[in-house]
Amino acid sequence: MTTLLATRGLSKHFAGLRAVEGVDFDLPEGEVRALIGPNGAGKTTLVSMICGRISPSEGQVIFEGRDITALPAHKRIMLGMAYTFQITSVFDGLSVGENVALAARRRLKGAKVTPAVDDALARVGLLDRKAQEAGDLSYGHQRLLEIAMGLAQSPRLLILDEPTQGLAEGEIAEFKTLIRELAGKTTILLIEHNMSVVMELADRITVLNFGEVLAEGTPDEIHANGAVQTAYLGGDHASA
Ligand SMILES: Nc1ncnc2c1ncn2[C@@H]1O[C@H](COP(=O)(O)OP(=O)(O)OP(=O)(O)O)[C@@H](O)[C@H]1O
Repeated sequence: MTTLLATRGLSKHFAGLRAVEGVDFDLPEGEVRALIGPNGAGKTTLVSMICGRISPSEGQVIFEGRDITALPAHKRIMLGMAYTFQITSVFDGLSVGENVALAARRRLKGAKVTPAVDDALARVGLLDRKAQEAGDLSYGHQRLLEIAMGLAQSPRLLILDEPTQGLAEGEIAEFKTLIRELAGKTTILLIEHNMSVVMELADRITVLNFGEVLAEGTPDEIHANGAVQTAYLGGDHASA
């Protein structure tokens, strides 16, 4: 299978702190990959370098075989990278539809925008709320709206940073259904602490610990990995 995204020797140091250190990462096209690890392991820092939100101290980001390390974030969106981050990026005063249209216009133009908006809203189950003010949505629906904002860009790679954080059980079940529908069509990189979500959705899992890749494998392989269990049980996120 073709490699969509790769990193080589990717590192980020913050004033002596090695947040990410020498990460070699390969994500084949069409895969759902979970990125897990204890709090502070470097997950958000790694995906921030992949998206171009922060620049690496060392190393390369490669997308479809092209070195994009120096490419600004908005140009990576044009290549087909979409992402949602832990902090909500919804504009409260705009309607649900306007929020998704703004996101869609980062990549699409003209007559392509409206169908992309409706399709993305339908996928997350929010089409009937298109005209509603986004600030009036429940927290769970705002998280789904953010995913719709990513989907409306017809991404090649969708990066989701803790998408189920703060969601109710029923909303988590809806999220799982959504990702299962996308699986195989869109390559997904998912930072997630909820282990049932990870184990049920991921084709493969990459475990980060102290900024380095500790393990990589299928859910069963990771579940059986002693080093992973030690990292979690020894860390401050034993429930993860
Ligand atoms: N802008 C920054 N300046 C200084 N240190 C930072 C900065 N961003 C992150 N760090 C540090 O880098 C390390 C990795 O943080 P990061 O947020 O990437 O971890 P994480 O695995 O995403 O954690 P969590 O699961 O809690 O979200 C942490 O020690 C964090 O405090």
